[in-house]
Amino acid sequence: MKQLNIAVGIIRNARQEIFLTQRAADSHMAGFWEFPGGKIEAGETPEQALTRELQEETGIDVQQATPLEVIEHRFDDRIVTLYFYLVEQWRGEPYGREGQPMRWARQADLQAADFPPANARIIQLLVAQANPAV
Ligand SMILES: Nc1nc2c([nH]c(=O)n2[C@H]2C[C@H](O)[C@@H](COP(=O)(O)OP(=O)(O)OP(=O)(O)O)O2)c(=O)[nH]1
Ligand SMILES: [Mg+2]
Repeated sequence: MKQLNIAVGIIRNARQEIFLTQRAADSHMAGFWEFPGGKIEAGETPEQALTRELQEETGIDVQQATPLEVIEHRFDDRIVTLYFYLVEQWRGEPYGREGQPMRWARQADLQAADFPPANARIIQLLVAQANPAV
């Protein structure tokens, strides 16, 4: 079975909105919304992969990232280990640099059904920790 390690950035602004992109039609988990990120390559630390992937996919320079959770999920055809980071300091304005649709979503309004099943736990956590007053 294919084993993948993925670095994922939860980019959150001061209004407690989180930057989401939509997975391409020809990709694994096509059409689902995701936190930008991608495969950790040989010789890279998860943080290095995070910085590279967020530059490639959203155009930002990550200035600080806080590890949140590591979640392993077994799909039908692969096992994916997701390294989730909270990113609150960056340079630039994130956009769908690969042409992928994007949106900002309020943390309290995140919906697990919009994301791949591997994200269920992190979404639950983020929604539980959201400040309802924001
Ligand atoms: N980026 C990201 N990937 C996720 C999330 N949830 C989830 O199950 N995944 C899965 C889908 C994919 O199997 C894998 C991410 O792979 P990817 O296609 O983004 O990898 P990559 O950016 O390096 O792209 P590529 O070079 O293979 O085209 O992780 C998520 O929130 N964000
Ligand atoms: Mg990716």
